Amino acid sequence: MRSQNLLIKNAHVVGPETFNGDIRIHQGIITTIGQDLSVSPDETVLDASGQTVLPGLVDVHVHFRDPGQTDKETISTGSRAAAHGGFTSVVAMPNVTPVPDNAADLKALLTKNVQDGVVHVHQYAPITMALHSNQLVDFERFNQLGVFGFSNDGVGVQQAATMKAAMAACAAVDAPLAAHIEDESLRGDGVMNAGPVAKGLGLPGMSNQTESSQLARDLDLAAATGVHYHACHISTRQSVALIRQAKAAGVHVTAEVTPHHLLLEDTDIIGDDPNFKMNPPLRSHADRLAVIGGLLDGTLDMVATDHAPHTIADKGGTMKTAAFGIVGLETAFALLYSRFVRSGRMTLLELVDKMSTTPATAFKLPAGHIQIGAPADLTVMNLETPYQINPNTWFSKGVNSPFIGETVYGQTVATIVSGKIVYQQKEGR
Ligand SMILES: NC(=O)N[C@@H](CC(=O)O)C(=O)O
Ligand SMILES: [Zn+2]
Ligand SMILES: [Zn+2]
Repeated sequence: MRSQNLLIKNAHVVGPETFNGDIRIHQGIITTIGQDLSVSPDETVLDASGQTVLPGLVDVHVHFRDPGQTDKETISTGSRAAAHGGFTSVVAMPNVTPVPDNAADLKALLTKNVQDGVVHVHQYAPITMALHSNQLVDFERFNQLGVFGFSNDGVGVQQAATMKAAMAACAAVDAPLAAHIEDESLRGDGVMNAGPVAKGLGLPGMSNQTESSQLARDLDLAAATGVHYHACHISTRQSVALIRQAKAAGVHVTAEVTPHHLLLEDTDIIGDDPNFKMNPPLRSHADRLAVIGGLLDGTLDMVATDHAPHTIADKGGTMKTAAFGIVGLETAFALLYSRFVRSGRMTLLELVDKMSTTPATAFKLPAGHIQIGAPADLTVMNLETPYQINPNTWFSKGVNSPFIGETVYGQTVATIVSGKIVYQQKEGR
């Protein structure tokens, strides 16, 4: 669809560029920023009085289940959920069925992301065939097809030799490698964080070293290969320390943390509720404080949701039997704005940096700024009206969230992608 000519009136903008004024958008690009701009006849006017305008949020880690498990999510529903959450760019993981480990499947997926996505849907290609094998994909070919980077998310790369070769191949084509970090020999059959809470519930645990020991290996290999290594969903204090050390040593490493690892601990798991089951698991209080500290001091660069929708059937049952993962696109900004910004732990500008500007910069996406000449990807937020998190208002097919019913601030009024309004708030949402 053709993008509209838009005039956003009375915008209060918070981001790397902070100003009050009007924003003119022509053909998907911000063309003018000024005071009291007059409306041209071909322009749609969006009055942002009383609201806050942010650069569109960027989430570098989502699962859209398309193709293969479209009863959980589709590119269409997932990208609408993204728009509803204020996101204008997302990056989808390749743990779909079939795994797009050949050029034909990958091309089809890349085409579908553009056709069905209402926001920019970028795509990770797998690192190895079928995710579980040690046979590397065709990095050069896939990179030429326009993938965002490479990741086996859902599965850790178990063999060091495979990881080292994958990193060298990524470095050769200047593509990032995003790692799901998990040593399967240490994980065993764990379903939550190892520790007193797991013991009390009688559930098998996963230790912190399941993550941190493989991370230590990866950081060493990253230093040797020079790859841009991106650490997915960091959850432990040991991992934060390792990344801090690697950054100080000049390793090209970036890292993400999820809203749930910032906000919840294993002590929040009071019964056998699979909405608290995800991988990596909710960790201890000390770990949560460490990931918050890591985000605040820049060791962890960005927030990513790891939006992982499942059917009610797959998420039902018990902690032992249910699937790992929770949805996040439609709650991430509101939760972090409410719990961190309103409580005074960080500024709104810092949150925008962690959810838009830094992920864009780290991965060279043309996003994260509201300035003349930039793509018109932005979101208009109501930061003043409290509401309850209610899955009936969501576009995602997944309702698997431990945050349902919580009262939050930060409601998306409109999301604009390439100058087109792709979400606009209506009664009841
Ligand atoms: N995070 C999860 O618990 N689940 C993810 C896989 C992953 O991110 O590792 C999924 O695909 O459901
Ligand atoms: Zn993962
Ligand atoms: Zn994931």
